[in-house]
Amino acid sequence: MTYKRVFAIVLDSVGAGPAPDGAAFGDQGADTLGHVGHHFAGKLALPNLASLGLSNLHATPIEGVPVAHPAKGAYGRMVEISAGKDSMDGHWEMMGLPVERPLATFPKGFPASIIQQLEAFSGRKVIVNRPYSGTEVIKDYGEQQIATGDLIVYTSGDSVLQIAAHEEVIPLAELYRICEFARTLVNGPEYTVGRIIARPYVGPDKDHFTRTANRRDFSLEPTGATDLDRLKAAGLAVIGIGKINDIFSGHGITKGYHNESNMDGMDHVDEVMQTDFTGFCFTNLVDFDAMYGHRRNPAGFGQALMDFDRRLGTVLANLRPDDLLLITADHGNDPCYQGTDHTREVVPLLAYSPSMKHGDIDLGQRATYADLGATILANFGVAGNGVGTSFLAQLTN
Ligand SMILES: O=P(O)(O)O[C@H]1O[C@H](CO)[C@@H](O)[C@H]1O
Ligand SMILES: [Mn+2]
Ligand SMILES: [Mn+2]
Repeated sequence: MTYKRVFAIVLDSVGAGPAPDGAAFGDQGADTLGHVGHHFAGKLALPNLASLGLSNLHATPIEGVPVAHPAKGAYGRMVEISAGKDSMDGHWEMMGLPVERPLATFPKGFPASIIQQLEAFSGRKVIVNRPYSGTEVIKDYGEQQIATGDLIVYTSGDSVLQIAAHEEVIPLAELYRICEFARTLVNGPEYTVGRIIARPYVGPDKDHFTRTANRRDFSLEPTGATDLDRLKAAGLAVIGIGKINDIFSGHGITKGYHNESNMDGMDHVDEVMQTDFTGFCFTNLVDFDAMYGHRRNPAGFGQALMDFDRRLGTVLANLRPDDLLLITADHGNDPCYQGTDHTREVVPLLAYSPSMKHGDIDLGQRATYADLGATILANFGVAGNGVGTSFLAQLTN
């Protein structure tokens, strides 16, 4: 075992530029980091990410983020091979389970059979039932929901069935129950949907509705073993922070933390770093995606990156010589791109341990996100399923 503790932080939706198959997804030219940097015109201050090699891994330097000579860490990019570009595809692939067949999407809304069953179970009428932005849908239909108690069901370009519910109209426990029921309707074979997402919100009227941190994701059960299961079976600690637990339906996780926000997530990382364990801590920071990427808000996106970078400083200072830190993303969500959906991109890969003597290691463009899990398994001497190639040997220089 080279590293006793491995920490991976997924910056949800922080893509690093066009993917080789981006055009097939209608995402030609999408580049989350590049375009956020451009939006800030030199004022995107990410000193810690820069020192690890963030601009080194990008095709051209990100504006405001100097290329490190030498980079403190190892840097590269990862290409997604999964059929979709949602969080579930990305995270499962990182853990050795690429999603091979596209999951169902519903550009015209969910079929009547599903809607009827949802209405029968909940005793509520379903409204909207089409692709919509989650913040717009509550603005446009929230007041109607307050008046009628109807269920707001919507989707996106991803394989998701989302239910928005005012917390005082449809109590959380009821919303979660309805989502759990919805989950049972779309586990295949006819319709296989990646995630049911509970989207609670509060507020008096359409100009003041805000979504709460009580969002819950009800993912498809992993369709096979993941690297998390393998690590857990080998007796290692597997700690999930943020929506990791939801994305893997709790499989392969020994302890989970729910995040209220990115900063709350980093509090959890700091807390876990103070504990002694042997194993893997897997963190997802979702604000980049939910608050800024889907909202096409590059200013907010860049600010969230700078806020993360500050907290990364503390993490770097607290790392022990036998710790490994990995930073990556699950897909893109270019806030300067058309639409409001995720964007198919390559994702950043940064790796750092205080035990690296020279750093400045170019890991190149990895053929699949599964290289991440393969590396973690190799570190702990746990056998994988052959998907993904470990870069562990390249880290020690
Ligand atoms: O518009 P909101 O509700 O944030 O939803 C977005 O969040 C989902 C999960 O990332 C995406 O599929 C997209 O629909
Ligand atoms: Mn995501
Ligand atoms: Mn998203």
